[in-house]
Amino acid sequence: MTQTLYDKLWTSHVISEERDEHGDTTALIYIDRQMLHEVSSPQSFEGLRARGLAVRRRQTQLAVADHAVPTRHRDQPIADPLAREQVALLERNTTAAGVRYIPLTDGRHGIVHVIGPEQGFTLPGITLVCGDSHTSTHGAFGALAFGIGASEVECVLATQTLRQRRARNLRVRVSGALPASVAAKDVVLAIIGRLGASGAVGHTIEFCGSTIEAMSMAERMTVCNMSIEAGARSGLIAPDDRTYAWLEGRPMAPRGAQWEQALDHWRTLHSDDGAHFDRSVDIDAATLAPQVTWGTSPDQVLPIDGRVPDPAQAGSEASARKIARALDYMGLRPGTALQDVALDHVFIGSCTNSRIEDLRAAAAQLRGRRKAAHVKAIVVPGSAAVARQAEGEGLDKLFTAAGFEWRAPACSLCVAMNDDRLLPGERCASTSNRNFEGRQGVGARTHLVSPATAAASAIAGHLADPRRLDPA
Ligand SMILES: CC(C)[C@H](C(=O)O)[C@@H](O)C(=O)O
Ligand code: SF4
Repeated sequence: MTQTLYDKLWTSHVISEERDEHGDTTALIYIDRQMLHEVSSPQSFEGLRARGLAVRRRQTQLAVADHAVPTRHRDQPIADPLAREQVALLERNTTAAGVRYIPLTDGRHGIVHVIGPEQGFTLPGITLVCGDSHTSTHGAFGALAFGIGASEVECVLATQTLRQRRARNLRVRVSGALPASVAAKDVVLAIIGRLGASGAVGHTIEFCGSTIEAMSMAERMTVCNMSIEAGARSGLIAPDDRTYAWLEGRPMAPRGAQWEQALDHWRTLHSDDGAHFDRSVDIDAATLAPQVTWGTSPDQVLPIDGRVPDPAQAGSEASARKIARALDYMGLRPGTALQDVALDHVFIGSCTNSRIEDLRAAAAQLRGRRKAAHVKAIVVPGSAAVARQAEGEGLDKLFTAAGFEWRAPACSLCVAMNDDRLLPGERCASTSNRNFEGRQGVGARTHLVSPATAAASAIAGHLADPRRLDPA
């Protein structure tokens, strides 16, 4: 029987399965690995203690604090008492449970979804969970990876299993060469625009096609990262030689004979010819332009040369109301050219776009230029390893010469759970993944863009097309 990649990952982890009266399949599945962070794990450890349970397989867990972590003064204790306690609690909980914890001062520290792959903790063919919706990122390696809730985190700690409903298969095939200055972020924003924010609910997306195959691992992670913004809990890309080359020699990746054995298995991880997909979407890469969101949901997105939509021209009353509400929050008038929208902030960072390739793409726009005087711009590398690499390449100097602040790794302005946040009404071009109301601070306005578009916009002082900047 032919199988999709998702089918293979699912069936190889099923312990027991049952079908309900609607024909849906629910199974108890085995979870190979779990990542933990300070926001979604306190309740789970508390639950374990209340039940008198121990962690079942400690070596399959990896913990790091990232959300509440400040991006400045990292040589000092965290000033905010709440954040300090959140981080300290994760350290206490993991130490007491005997779970690996990466401290803030460790050279391997960083955003959970950046360091998992970096350390080779993320591997093809495994099930990987975390109490965090952007766990879909790890699907870029051909892992079945998805976000779970705090009670499920507790269940995995105690039992190494989860009860899950089997998803349907959605294939998103992107084909052809990408035009210049069109990035993986633009590809995934365009896909979300096409599918809608809940278009992929109940599905696992497999991204495939020549455009995806040509992408670096960093680009593939950007794409899978945002699967959840189309409503899919997991996004997948079949592993290939690029995946294996990227993983080989990583600290937690298998070695020697085990590596060879793993490779043999990993090479079977692809959708078979003729495998059944419940839905398919095809996208021609040549038609894509740099994208920017104008609203308060990631599917409210348009090419950068577009104009703010007019509710009066919406297809339905419900859609008109939705657009009007988003425009009201965003402080935008219908018909305004997106490139006339002035900015207060630019944020380059988050688990979507904070890897070395992202920083290089932003830096390429900045070389020899300076940000607009009224714009405050920060760069937050995704991990200490990314920061070291960037500093080795002189990118930190390039960013600071362009007027950006070079910060220490954390989630930062992606979610404003640390002390980086915008003021009400302030507007930001951001390389993160969510533009929800209040995401970057109460009343703050977020436009999601690629690193190149963010850098071009910092220079221009308004949303700008990275294709327009002449090379310096
Ligand atoms: C805080 C955490 C649970 C949350 C998530 O689930 O994704 C955050 O990482 C986010 O990006 O919104
Ligand atoms: S960087 Fe943003 S999206 Fe990623 S885990 Fe942190 S808060 Fe969530």
